[in-house]
Amino acid sequence: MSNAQLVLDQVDKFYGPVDFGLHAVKKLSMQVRKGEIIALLGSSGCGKTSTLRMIAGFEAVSRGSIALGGRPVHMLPPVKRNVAMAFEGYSLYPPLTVKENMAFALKAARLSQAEVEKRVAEVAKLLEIEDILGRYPSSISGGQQQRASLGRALIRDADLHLLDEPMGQLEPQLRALLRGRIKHFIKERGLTAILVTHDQTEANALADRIAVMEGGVLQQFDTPQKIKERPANLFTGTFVGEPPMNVFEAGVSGSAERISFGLKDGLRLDYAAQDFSPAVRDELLKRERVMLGVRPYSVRRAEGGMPVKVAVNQWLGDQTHIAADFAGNTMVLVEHDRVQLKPGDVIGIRLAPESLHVFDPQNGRAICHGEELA
Ligand SMILES: Nc1ncnc2c1ncn2[C@@H]1O[C@H](COP(=O)(O)OP(=O)(O)OP(=O)(O)O)[C@@H](O)[C@H]1O
Repeated sequence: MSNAQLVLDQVDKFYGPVDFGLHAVKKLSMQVRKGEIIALLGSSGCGKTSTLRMIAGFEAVSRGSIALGGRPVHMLPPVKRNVAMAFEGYSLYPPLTVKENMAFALKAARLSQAEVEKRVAEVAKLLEIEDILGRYPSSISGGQQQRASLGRALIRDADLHLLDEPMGQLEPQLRALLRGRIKHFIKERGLTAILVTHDQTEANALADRIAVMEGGVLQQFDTPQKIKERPANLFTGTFVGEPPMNVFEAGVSGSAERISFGLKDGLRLDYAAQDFSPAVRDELLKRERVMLGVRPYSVRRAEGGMPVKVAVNQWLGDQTHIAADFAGNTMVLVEHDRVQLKPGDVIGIRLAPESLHVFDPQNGRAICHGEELA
């Protein structure tokens, strides 16, 4: 028996005939605990919205099952699922004011007038929409409609809150402010929430765990920290993290004392064998070729390091991004200070063994992260 609040078991979504139509979500299994905030993160078309709509009941599940609070819900219509939603296209009721829209579900649940007033005031303050409570949806901006719709979802008691790009139309300052407040609101009430987003910063800031999807397949379901430090595969490694992880193909060779990675242009990364655990060493030496990944903020400049030629040096106001030609590709480094370098300058870099992520070139799966096996 699972004590999870939400269980997706081998869920498939086909648009069109099962097994022949467009396979948008593939054998998706995941469990969400009560009180957790989950972000579904992935590029456009990866199946995030289809997943959310199946949980909400707006799309039929082609195969598999969904259980919420211990009861199977995938055959139930949306109104029977006790799910609160803020969806694009799931718009506010036009004949009702913003306040009436927010209060609607509370009144239906027969909450007292005093309680309704209290909750509306609280959520309106949280989302900075107190001044438009008396307005109708057609007379407010897209960003205000989005906040009103988010308010209508957050105000409700429900077994699950589903938020589809809930802040997509808001400007960055407001987004950043609301992110913190919404997280606090959800956590304080112990709500369970799933949020769909393209935005890594939003996923990292809001979510306890992130489900990374690509091509309809769940790539990794883990805490933001684990996803960053221990990406399960090349996709997650390069998709999550800004700027993206540097990746290079390498040949592996070694002995009892040394491990070497041969890169393009005759470059060689040479390490003492004891820089890696025996298990990692064994795993690496079994292979001829690997993909090496290193995060831009883990690349160190070092005198006497491997020489690379600077191609671009950009100061972004709070950090420097340096792009350098390396092994037939580009190596990006991040430094926190402003760096005086110009294109053509040669610098030395060092890739510490603990900063290396090694992946299988065939299936993309992680082999090891630094000293530890994946
Ligand atoms: N109603 C539909 N009929 C047919 N195909 C659809 C339908 N809705 C989505 N798809 C397809 O299913 C796949 C997954 O779409 P989905 O909307 O779930 O992705 P997404 O990750 O939410 O993308 P986005 O971030 O762009 O909204 C895409 O190839 C999309 O074109």
